[in-house]
Parts: sequence; C-alpha cells; structure tokens
Amino acid sequence: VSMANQQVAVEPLVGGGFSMAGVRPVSRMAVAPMHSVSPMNVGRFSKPSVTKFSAVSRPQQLKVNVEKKMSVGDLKKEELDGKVALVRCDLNVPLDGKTITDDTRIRASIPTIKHLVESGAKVLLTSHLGRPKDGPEDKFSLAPVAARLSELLGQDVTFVKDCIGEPVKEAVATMTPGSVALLENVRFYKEETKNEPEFAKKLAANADLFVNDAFGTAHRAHGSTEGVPLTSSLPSLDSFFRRSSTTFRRCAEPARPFAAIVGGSKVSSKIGVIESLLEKVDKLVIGGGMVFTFLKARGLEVGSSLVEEDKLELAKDLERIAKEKGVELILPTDVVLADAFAKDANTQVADATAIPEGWMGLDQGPKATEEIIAALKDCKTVIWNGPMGVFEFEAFSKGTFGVADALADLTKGGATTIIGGGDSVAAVEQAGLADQMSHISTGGGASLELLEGKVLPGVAALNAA
Ligand SMILES: Nc1ncnc2c1ncn2[C@@H]1O[C@H](COP(=O)(O)OP(=O)(O)O)[C@@H](O)[C@H]1O
Ligand SMILES: O=C(OP(=O)(O)O)[C@H](O)COP(=O)(O)O
Repeated sequence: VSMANQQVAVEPLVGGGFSMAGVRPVSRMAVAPMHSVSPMNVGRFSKPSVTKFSAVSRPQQLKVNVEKKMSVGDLKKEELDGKVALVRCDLNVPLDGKTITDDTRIRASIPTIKHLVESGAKVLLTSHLGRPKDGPEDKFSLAPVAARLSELLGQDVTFVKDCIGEPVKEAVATMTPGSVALLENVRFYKEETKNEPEFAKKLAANADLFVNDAFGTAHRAHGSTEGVPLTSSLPSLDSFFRRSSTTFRRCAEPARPFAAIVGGSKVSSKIGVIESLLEKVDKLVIGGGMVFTFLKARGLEVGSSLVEEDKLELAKDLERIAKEKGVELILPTDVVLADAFAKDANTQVADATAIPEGWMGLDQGPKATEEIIAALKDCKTVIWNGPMGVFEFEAFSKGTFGVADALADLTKGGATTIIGGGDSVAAVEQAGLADQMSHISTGGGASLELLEGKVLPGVAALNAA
C-alpha cells in the first residue's frame, strides 16, 4: 500500500474515523445518561419575558429578549410550541457499511431533542457524517441515523433527502408539533465547510430558532455551526456547552501529574494542539496515527504508515519544546505492523526504530503499552483523545484497550480521567469501560481546543447572536 493510498484509506473519515467490515460488536446500545451532556442548564439565566419567534419581529426580539448564549432548556413549552427548531447535532457516528457501531453521539443528542418534542416544537435535525469530498455519497448518508433516532425517541423520525431547498420546505409543511425530521448530511454541500453565508441562510430558511447541540463540531467554523447563528436572523441557543466548558476548565488547574494522550488519525487537525498542551501537561503520550509523523521527524523509517509530511518540522519542534519544558514526551518503543490496512492483514511486532519498507504501523506494541501504563500510574488527571491504534480491527486493538483498562484503574484510584472524541468514546464503550471514566465527551478536537483555551467558533457565534 503506497502512502498515497494509505492516506485515502484513513483521511476520508466516516463517523470520525472508520468504515469497513468486521468491527467488534457494539456492547451497549441502551439510552444511558451521558456525563458530559447536559442539554439544559435551567435557572442560571433569567427567563426572557417575551420569546415569541414570529417571522416578522425576530431580530428585535433576539436582541432584546434572548440573553446571550441562552440554553434551549431555559425556554418553556409556551415559547417553543409549534415553532420550527433547527438543531445542529453531531450525529457523526462510526459506521460499518450501514450499521452504526457506536451510537453514543445519537444518545447524547436525545435530551435536547426530547425537550423540544415535549415542548411541542417541530424539530429539524441537521448534522454532518464523515468527510465527503465532492457532493452526495451513499456511504456518508445519515439515513441509518434516522432509524436509530426513531428507536431511541420511540417515535417516527422523517428522513429528508436534502438539507436545504424544496424537500425541507415540503417536510416542514407537513410537520406537526412534537414531530422530528432528520436532514441529509450537510457536508454534501461544499458550501457548508466553506461557510458560505448564502448557504447558511438556506439552512435557516424554514426555521424559527436555531439550537447548537453539536459540541463535537463546535471547533469548526462551518455553515451549520457558525454561519447560521451569525448570518441568519434566527434566535440562536446552546444546549450544553456551558457544562462541557466547565469540565474542561477544570483542567486549567488539574491535579498533578497531568497527562494528555493524543492519538487517532486526524493528525493534521490535532498536532497543532500539542504545542499548547505542552504548556499544561507533565506527560504527553503520542499514540495512533500521530506516532509516525513524530518517528519520521526523528529521521526514522516508517514504511507506509500514516504520515503528514508537512507536519514533520512541527513534530521536530514539539519534541524540542517538550525537552525545554521538561515535559515527558512518550512515543511507543514498539509497534504492531501490518502489510495492508485490513483486519486480516499479515502482522508483526517491530521496534519503532526498525519499521521495514512496505509495512504500516496500526497499533503500538505490547512493550509500549506497558511503558505507557507505567508512565500514567502516578497521574491524577488524564485527558485522552484519539485511539492508540486501529482498534476497530481486533489485531490492532490491544494498545487502545490496554490504555482504556489502565485509565479505568486510575479512575478507581481517585484520578480524573476524561475521554473525548467519537472514536475514542466508541473504543471505551466497546471495552465496556465508559462508565468507569470520570467524564466522557462526544468531542475530541473540540475538547482539545477547549483545553487549549480557545473559544470555539460554534460557541462564539452563539455569544455573538
Ligand atoms: N496507526 C494508525 N493508522 C491509521 N489510523 C489509525 C491509527 N491509529 C488509530 N487510527 C484510527 O484513528 C481513528 C480515530 O481518529 P480520530 O478521529 O482522530 O479520533 P476521535 O474520533 O476519538 O477524535 C480510528 O478510526 C482509528 O482506526
Ligand atoms: O468526529 C468529530 O471530531 P473528533 O474526531 O475530533 O471527535 C466531529 O464530528 C467533527 O468532525 P470533523 O473532524 O470531520 O470536523
């Protein structure tokens, strides 16, 4: 497999990272309360005296009556009854073909949707799934999510085959109070990621209010996260950002030693966060696809492993900065190699300094897992984003599940453990350990950026609205 092929295989992510046959069975599918998901923070803000979202007087009412960054949970039935609520969810779940392999993000969206349903709103859900490159692609369709939503809500969920235009208008015309419709993948339009104002207006066209429930996508300045609240005149509310922000603010003064584990495959979007993590942490563990950019930056051969060539200099700098700051930067000393990106690939364990040509690293080796567990042992706070390997294939899952076990033990011992990210959460769910972590967040990149101290565009836009 050439490097180019490898990048194609990994980077066009489905559900934040994966789409293939043969994933482990989903261990839990029941609706469980999410630690990180607090759909409403009723009571913190005073109630608006008037909140009628009539088309005519919307902008004035927004300015006068809706407090900045108000939560949808602050709104009462009489304020929502019959209103069309456009809700940006993060329903970017991992799929195996059309089968959802982890429904955490869907479950996380249920409280907000239920609140709206019970308040008599007409609920229009919008989300992305994966990273479609060029228009609609069946493998990125949100249709399977509509079916799962329907099961979890115990009511029909209409699936609308577009996210803007006539199909949405027609669907809204037939909706009754308390009904729910899911719009097709918003990233089927490139205008979404380009954040084109005209597109955001089209998204907002049929709604009376906008709710951002998509914490996992709050770090993206896209049409459905930033564009709608900034460019449409819809009242724009959050659902649980304040609660999530509080959790990550706790990391501003963490109990020490404080460790961060950064792995996964979104190397280019996450490696940048490491510099500011080095300001905060005592130990930094590099895992997953992130490893090989660092190894290559050290001048080592990495075969056909995932590498971001244009981040090699950055990786070198990060190693230097870690040294200067006295941060222990931990890279795996051995790796599990495969001769193809496949669950039945031939495998071998090799020293990280001796990766042969034509082989790719898809997991850390057993020695590395032991060393990482030993390094984490005395930590009082650990934040983890990004699996340590391609855990969806059993042959490359041991590093991820080994670290998950270690974090569960640390939690038992009184440490604070925070897991963020669609696939990282899927991994601890599959390990059956999600309820043994202190905090589970649906956002990976978003939580890292929060930790960095950044204001997320999806949150800032609500503040500005
Ligand atoms: N060495 C590796 N090479 C390629 N992909 C990897 C490697 N290690 C982990 N991955 C993949 O990374 C994906 C998750 O990455 P990412 O989206 O960054 O995490 P999260 O969704 O938790 O934020 C998983 O689907 C996993 O298969
Ligand atoms: O899966 C997501 O982020 P995560 O992998 O950082 O948790 C979000 O749905 C955002 O997706 P994106 O990174 O394709 O913008």
